[in-house]
Amino acid sequence: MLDTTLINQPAKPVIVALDFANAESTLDFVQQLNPNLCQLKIGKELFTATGRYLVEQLVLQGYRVFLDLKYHDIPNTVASACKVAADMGVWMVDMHASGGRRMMEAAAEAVSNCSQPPLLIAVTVLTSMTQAELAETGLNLPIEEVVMRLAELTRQSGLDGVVCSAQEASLLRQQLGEEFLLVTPGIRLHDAIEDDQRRIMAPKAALAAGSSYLVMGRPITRNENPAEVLLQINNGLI
Ligand SMILES: O=C(O)c1cc(=O)[nH]c(=O)n1[C@@H]1O[C@H](COP(=O)(O)O)[C@@H](O)[C@H]1O
Repeated sequence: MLDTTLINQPAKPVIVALDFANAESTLDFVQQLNPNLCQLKIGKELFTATGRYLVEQLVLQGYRVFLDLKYHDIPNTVASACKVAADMGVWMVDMHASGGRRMMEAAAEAVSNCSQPPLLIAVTVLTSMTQAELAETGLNLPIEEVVMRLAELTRQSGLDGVVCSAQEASLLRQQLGEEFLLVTPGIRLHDAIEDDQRRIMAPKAALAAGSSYLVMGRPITRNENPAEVLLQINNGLI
């Protein structure tokens, strides 16, 4: 049953990455949360396992859902996929900015006539990548410069924001203004536990640097008390 009291609440800073293998463990975990604490993200692993069923379940529970499938394909394919995502009632959808201007413009155009268009954002440079790894792909510019170029292209193409590291947030906030969304994964409560992330930052510092939303998976899902961590972030304590 759709909980209509929650729909108009302002979004909270954290988007919890539900990187679980199946619907059962996800729904067990989500029972500890509520839509006033956070938004939720469904990514490649969980979507591959559960498809639209779980997206629709969580939307019905009143959650804003970020469908993180990082589309990267020809314009027509990405535009059509974004339209299907919009029909599922998701709040946010992403693609790779390196798919280029025509791909992003087609996506923006495809959702523009939806009754509730999702926010469209584009990934700049993955937060797991280092300068050396970027160079191995043939991009020999400083990471900040690549992120900045892709973010500017994203804005020009009519999208709502980008995914970047919080380490680039203050530069992007200065250059791209207050309205442009900066969605930042690679958030860590302790520097010592970076896992596979490389460009990391703590929640409070990331928000101070200009992040609009913090994407957090393991620091929340592996915590003994996820709701308490979210409350502390919401209250600006950590
Ligand atoms: O698009 C994303 O959400 C994303 C982009 C990026 O550059 N880095 C990144 O970590 N993510 C996602 O953010 C989440 C981070 O999870 P944790 O490292 O466990 O906090 C994962 O679900 C990633 O797929």
